[in-house]
Amino acid sequence: MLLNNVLGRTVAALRICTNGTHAPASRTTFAGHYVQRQSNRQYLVRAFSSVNGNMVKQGPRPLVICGPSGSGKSTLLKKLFKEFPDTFGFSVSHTTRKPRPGEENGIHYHFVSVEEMQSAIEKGEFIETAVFSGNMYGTSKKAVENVQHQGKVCVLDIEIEGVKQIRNSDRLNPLLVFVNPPSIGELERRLRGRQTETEESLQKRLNTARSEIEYGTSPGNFDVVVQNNNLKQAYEDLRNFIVHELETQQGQDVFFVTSLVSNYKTHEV
Ligand SMILES: Nc1ncnc2c1ncn2[C@@H]1O[C@H](COP(=O)(O)OP(=O)(O)OP(=O)(O)O)[C@@H](O)[C@H]1O
Ligand SMILES: Nc1nc2c(ncn2[C@@H]2O[C@H](COP(=O)(O)O)[C@@H](O)[C@H]2O)c(=O)[nH]1
Repeated sequence: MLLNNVLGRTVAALRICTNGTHAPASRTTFAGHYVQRQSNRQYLVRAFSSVNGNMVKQGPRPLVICGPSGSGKSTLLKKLFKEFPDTFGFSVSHTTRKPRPGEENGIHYHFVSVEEMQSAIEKGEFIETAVFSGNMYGTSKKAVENVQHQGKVCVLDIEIEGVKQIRNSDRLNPLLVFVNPPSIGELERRLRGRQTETEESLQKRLNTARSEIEYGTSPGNFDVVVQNNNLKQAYEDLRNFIVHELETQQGQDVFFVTSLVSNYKTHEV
């Protein structure tokens, strides 16, 4: 049912030519479009429109995922990337913290020195930056562009101060997801269980968690709060929210990603 609806709307919205270009079937509001054929079933659309005389990209809205350290953001995102590898791309942040065992430079983070980070900030390379648990973190413009140039939905895993900076700017216009832990006690149990933090780092993260939860669960600050008590349920809630939002954007012809459809077929039919 869902598959048919989605495909039906795609066919109506786009006429895709075999040489990789296309003409919009019914919409003329975009100054230019192009379609990239990625595989037999997957087409990614990037559209550009003119707003106030400037060319701005009308791509899929990025997804920002936020929540206290240990609330389960990375765990949920891992599942999302596994299920939809062609649809979502991770914005690789910069950080001055040391890599954990298994973390790779350029994949999990760009691990840099404080001097390198400060120099990049001065050069205006970041969309947002924050200090968290004694370390610097930041989303570079390049990190987001790298994902967007692949035609994927850009996913940012960032803390609250970064979210506030993005909210206060007209950059990105992301969907905002807050991952809420069951309780501070359970958060501590999960963080300790992860065995990545020193006692000092753990205490800093727990101290910050209370205010993060207060902000994150206050009405209007996020588009959705995903309650991560049970991982399976939390992932289903996150996935449902995202799929609904992408379908809504697709309905508005902001963009379209058929790889979601492919994945639905694989996973749900
Ligand atoms: N619903 C859950 N039930 C039990 N354990 C969970 C659940 N969700 C995540 N965890 C575990 O909690 C720990 C913290 O999760 P995760 O690393 O995903 O948190 P995070 O929000 O990404 O933290 P950080 O911001 O520090 O990167 C991990 O060991 C993970 O396996
Ligand atoms: N404001 C930003 N916050 C970021 C960024 N990258 C990660 N983070 C957040 O930092 C904490 C700690 O992460 P950890 O990997 O050290 O456990 C966590 O809340 C992340 O969401 C960023 O670029 N900007």
